[in-house]
Amino acid sequence: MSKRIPVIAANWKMYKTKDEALAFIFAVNEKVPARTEVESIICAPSILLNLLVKREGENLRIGAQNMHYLDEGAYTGENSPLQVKSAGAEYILIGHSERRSYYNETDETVNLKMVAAFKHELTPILCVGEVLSERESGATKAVLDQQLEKAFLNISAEQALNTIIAYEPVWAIGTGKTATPQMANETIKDVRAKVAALYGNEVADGIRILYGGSVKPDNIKVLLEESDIDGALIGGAALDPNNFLVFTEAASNKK
Ligand SMILES: O=C[C@H](O)COP(=O)(O)O
Repeated sequence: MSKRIPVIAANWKMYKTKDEALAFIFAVNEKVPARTEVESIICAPSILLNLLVKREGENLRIGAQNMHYLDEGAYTGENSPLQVKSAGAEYILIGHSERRSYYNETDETVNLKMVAAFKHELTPILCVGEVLSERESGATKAVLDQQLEKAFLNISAEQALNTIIAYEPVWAIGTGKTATPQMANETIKDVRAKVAALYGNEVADGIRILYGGSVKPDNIKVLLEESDIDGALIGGAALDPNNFLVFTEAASNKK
């Protein structure tokens, strides 16, 4: 199996002012592990992207949380992939469950955004996950398979390998309910198997798949001990720079 570089991605959601963002970045810039050991990413509100890109240290990476799939147009309040790219962001969250549930993001728009991301050389962090009723009715695998099939339409094997997938059970986001490490690992193995079915074993072995949903400093290590969990996408707990450093340090120790 190929060695996969772990990823820690903070999703700031709609938190932090300019001053708070600067204080965070100055607190972590010099302390995050080398980029060859861990990919340490902050997905920030669009209005803060340029500010952060100008101050990111060499081991920190900046991503956006959403974008339109068109290059430009009369879409008040939206940001285009061109704008995200020209702000200096390298990553783009696509299909986060909050976008799917509050802003009518569909599997189809997720796919259009995947295609747009690669067109503009942005690395997608593709979010997939099931809601509680789907987990309880045993539909998790079918739900994830469908999300993955549709997201990867018209995406080449090389592009798929350069995608980061975040498996986030919706019932675990911001609720304090974490999937057990074993449950998360088993589901991520299913996600990897679906990638293998779509693109073959080489892509499935190389693609990074993260867990997200109530990750905290006290559960990151056990999650990362699991074979198929390559890192984490973290909301609330990663707003604190000290926590962010705990997460990146834990990832740098992943075997
Ligand atoms: O993008 C991050 C996820 O929504 C997880 O958020 P959380 O760590 O606050 O549960």
